Amino acid sequence: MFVVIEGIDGAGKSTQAKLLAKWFEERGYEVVLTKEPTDTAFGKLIRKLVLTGGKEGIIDGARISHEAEALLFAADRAEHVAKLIKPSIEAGKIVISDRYFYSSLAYQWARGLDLEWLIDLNRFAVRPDLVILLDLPVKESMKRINGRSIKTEFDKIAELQKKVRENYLKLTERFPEMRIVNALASVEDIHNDIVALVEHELLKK
Ligand SMILES: Nc1ncnc2c1ncn2[C@@H]1O[C@H](COP(=O)(O)OP(=O)(O)OP(=O)(O)O)[C@@H](O)[C@H]1O
Ligand SMILES: Cc1cn([C@H]2C[C@H](O)[C@@H](COP(=O)(O)O)O2)c(=O)[nH]c1=O
Repeated sequence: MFVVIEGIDGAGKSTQAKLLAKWFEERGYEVVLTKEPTDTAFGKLIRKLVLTGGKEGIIDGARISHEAEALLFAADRAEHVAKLIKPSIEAGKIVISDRYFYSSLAYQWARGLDLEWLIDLNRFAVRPDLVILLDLPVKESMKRINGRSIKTEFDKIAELQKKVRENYLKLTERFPEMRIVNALASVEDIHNDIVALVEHELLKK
């Protein structure tokens, strides 16, 4: 089974991914808990070029293009799918990913790129059984990430996060595997909502 957790920055993805992994492990499943950008060389390059907003992201005096950004995330994902996600699913493990290609659609679309191009670019990515969209108002997201040193250039741009949230909600009309969960609830209530959705999917297996 392949479960993805999505949402804007600070929505609670990592928190819920860890709780869901523990829930599966307590029931005897072997779990692969992963994330995008990954910790591989590709993910490290993305964090260096794209996410820190630092000088490394400046090539010929300008930030790398949004197209190059999208291609970098897709390259990281191609390796992630080929080397970890697909083999783990085929081995009967539970794969839980904190972010996946839906992040590329929501964020790079918000950066002005064409949605159909982004969908085509990520067509290689195996579709999950379930995508949990943790839906959070941007005002709350900003509160949760304000304490951080700037980690990514996307973090602190409320306008961008608003567009990303709208994009995620639009994507739920196109991708039936996406399920919206209210991220303003308590950690425990969100976890219980996610477990209910997972149990429903397990019944189909
Ligand atoms: N339901 C919740 N209510 C209040 N605070 C929460 C909730 N879930 C997580 N948090 C807090 O919000 C912050 C962000 O949580 P977390 O790192 O899980 O989010 P994230 O979506 O993975 O963030 P990012 O995408 O920026 O890495 C943390 O300080 C976490 O403790
Ligand atoms: C996979 C993916 C991610 N992003 C953006 C979204 C976030 O702002 C950062 C990752 O930060 P996190 O705290 O590690 O979640 O990268 C993106 O723009 N496109 C993508 O495909």
